[in-house]
Amino acid sequence: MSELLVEMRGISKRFGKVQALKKVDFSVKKQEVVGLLGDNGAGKSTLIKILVGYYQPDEGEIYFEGKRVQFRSPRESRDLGIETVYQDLALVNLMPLWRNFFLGRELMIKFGPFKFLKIKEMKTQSLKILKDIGITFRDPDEAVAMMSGGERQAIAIARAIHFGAKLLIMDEPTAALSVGETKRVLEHILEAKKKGISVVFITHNIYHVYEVADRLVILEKGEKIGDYKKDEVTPQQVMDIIAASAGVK
Ligand SMILES: Nc1ncnc2c1ncn2[C@@H]1O[C@H](COP(=O)(O)OP(=O)(O)OP(=O)(O)O)[C@@H](O)[C@H]1O
Repeated sequence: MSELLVEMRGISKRFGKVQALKKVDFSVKKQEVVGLLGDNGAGKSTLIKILVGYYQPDEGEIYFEGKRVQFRSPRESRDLGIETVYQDLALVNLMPLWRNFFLGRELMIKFGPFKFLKIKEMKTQSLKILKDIGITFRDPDEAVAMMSGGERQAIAIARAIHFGAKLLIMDEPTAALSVGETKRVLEHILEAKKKGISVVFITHNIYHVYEVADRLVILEKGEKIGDYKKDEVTPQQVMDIIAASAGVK
């Protein structure tokens, strides 16, 4: 449990006059679930976008599995096993479940110069893989637009697990979900952890992440103001820390 998967050291980033991050250290161990918390504008998204190569840091270094990395695009980080699930961008609404599952990684068969999609296989496999992480869909042709927010998150998580993600980053995954759906998404996160995956869970709401988190990191105005093992703090204490730092703005 103690081996580091990701280590970000002394990360700073400025956008014009806004110092979005100031010398932030952030790490994730193998098979660890880290809640990344903080108010609006705290710097959570910027930190993650730097980690995946969407932005370059002004200062600081990033290590992945002990090696220095400088990702120039999200594709490069994805190739090494860092998968981000955004609340809205995870899936293509008009496409059916199976297409979404294999999007960008379609199973193909070659006949001479031609390539064909292995549609039947993708349909069967997507249902089976989802079932393996505890979600039963009957129809692989169901359009994702018709699904609930929780089901969409589940598909995105199952896809990441299946394609060998080492780190799953979830940006406010439960913000728009009902209590029941939130609970199921949390179960899928624990399922991902059991399979050896590390998770960063970005949220405003400590109660959404507390149950599944091993560690809680709090950002405020671009600085890291807290880094706790779960058993060192209660949810109320985390809320108080965030509120207190917001109060001195
Ligand atoms: N592309 C950008 N250009 C200019 N300023 C930016 C940009 N991205 C972020 N910022 C600024 O950097 C600061 C940190 O923003 P960031 O989105 O990382 O915060 P956050 O903690 O993710 O907030 P939220 O929870 O509201 O998404 C904010 O002041 C924001 O306005």
